[in-house]
Amino acid sequence: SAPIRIGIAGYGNLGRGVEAAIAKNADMALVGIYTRRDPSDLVPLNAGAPVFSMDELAGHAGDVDVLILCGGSKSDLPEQGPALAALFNTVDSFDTHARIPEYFASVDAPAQAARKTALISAGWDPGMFSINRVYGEALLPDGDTYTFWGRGLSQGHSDAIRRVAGVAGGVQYTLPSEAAIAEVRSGSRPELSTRQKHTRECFVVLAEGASEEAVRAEIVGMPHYFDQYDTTVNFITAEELARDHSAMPHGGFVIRSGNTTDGHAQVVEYSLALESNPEFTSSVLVAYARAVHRMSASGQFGAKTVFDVAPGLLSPKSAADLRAELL
Ligand SMILES: NC(=O)C1=CN([C@@H]2O[C@H](COP(=O)(O)OP(=O)(O)OC[C@H]3O[C@@H](n4cnc5c(N)ncnc54)[C@H](OP(=O)(O)O)[C@@H]3O)[C@@H](O)[C@H]2O)C=CC1
Ligand SMILES: N[C@@H](C[C@H]1CC(C(=O)O)=NO1)C(=O)O
Repeated sequence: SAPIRIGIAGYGNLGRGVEAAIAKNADMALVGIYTRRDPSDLVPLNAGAPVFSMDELAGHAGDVDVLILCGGSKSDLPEQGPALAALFNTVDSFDTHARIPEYFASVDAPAQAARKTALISAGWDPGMFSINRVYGEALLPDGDTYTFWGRGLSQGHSDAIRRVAGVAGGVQYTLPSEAAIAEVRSGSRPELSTRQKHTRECFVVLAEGASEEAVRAEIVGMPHYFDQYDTTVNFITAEELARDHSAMPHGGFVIRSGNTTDGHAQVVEYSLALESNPEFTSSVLVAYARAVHRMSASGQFGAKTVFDVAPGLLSPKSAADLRAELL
């Protein structure tokens, strides 16, 4: 059958990762990369990849089966998500957790009106970790769930600090509390606050003439991103950023620790060890683009989350082949 025609909206770490992931999926084809910058400024992974201005995107609505939105959650997707869901089937990785319900509503209305499918908040957290938290709670109702990330580079938090006035560049690492992990693994099912589980470490290049104190204050107090964590902000040069902070490893795990009877403790765990956070996230987005293409064809319109997607829809194999491989 004809390949699924994919568009990429926004060309950063995720956009590049989606370009790579499409090449790993024989049933997918890249129609175009769409950027708000001058297309000639972009150096795609594949020299021949078609790059267009975002202004040309609306005119390409008939050429794209699924548009993967690779903008930043802090300030790109809140505007791009609803606008593009009115024209395309979309997949995005929106990860401002506290704002997911309002974002869902803002995307659902245009998607329903246009009879399009818009999958929001795919990736690993939110995304694969969300699914595994739901599995754990459904399978072990008497239990506690814990999520730990890192040590690694959070793209959402790195994008968020890069949007702060006075920041010329930067990254954010998330560090889990080893003591908290040990307590969880002991099976004692501890009560842990957000602040007790992780700390956040930022490395920032200050823009010319900006104030370190002002930048630090805006980062550490940033609602939904940093205000609930102990956060450190280190100021470095652009050269140090490029030299020491170009890799984007990450990972973590979701653990459900519960009891099926008083005598039997049960533990479920899902873990990730990622050399490239963006490339893994992009691989998730591309698999969900396959599901969205099918869901749209079967008339499942409006905003969806990963909870609404049957796992078989992610696979390039037919339902019959998957049944044959159930074991
Ligand atoms: N759910 C999950 O598990 C995950 C979610 N995410 C989400 O993905 C989002 C995007 O992450 P990421 O790709 O790392 O963000 P980037 O900062 O790399 O890119 C964000 C946007 O910024 C623009 N941009 C990129 N590079 C440049 C540049 N050099 N100069 C000017 N503009 C640039 C691009 O838009 P344009 O091309 O239009 O200029 C791009 O779409 C994050 O905000 C996060 O919320 C990430 C990882 C996991
Ligand atoms: N959305 C995160 C993916 C994981 C990593 C994370 C964190 O380090 O706070 N939270 O969720 C990202 O942008 O990398």
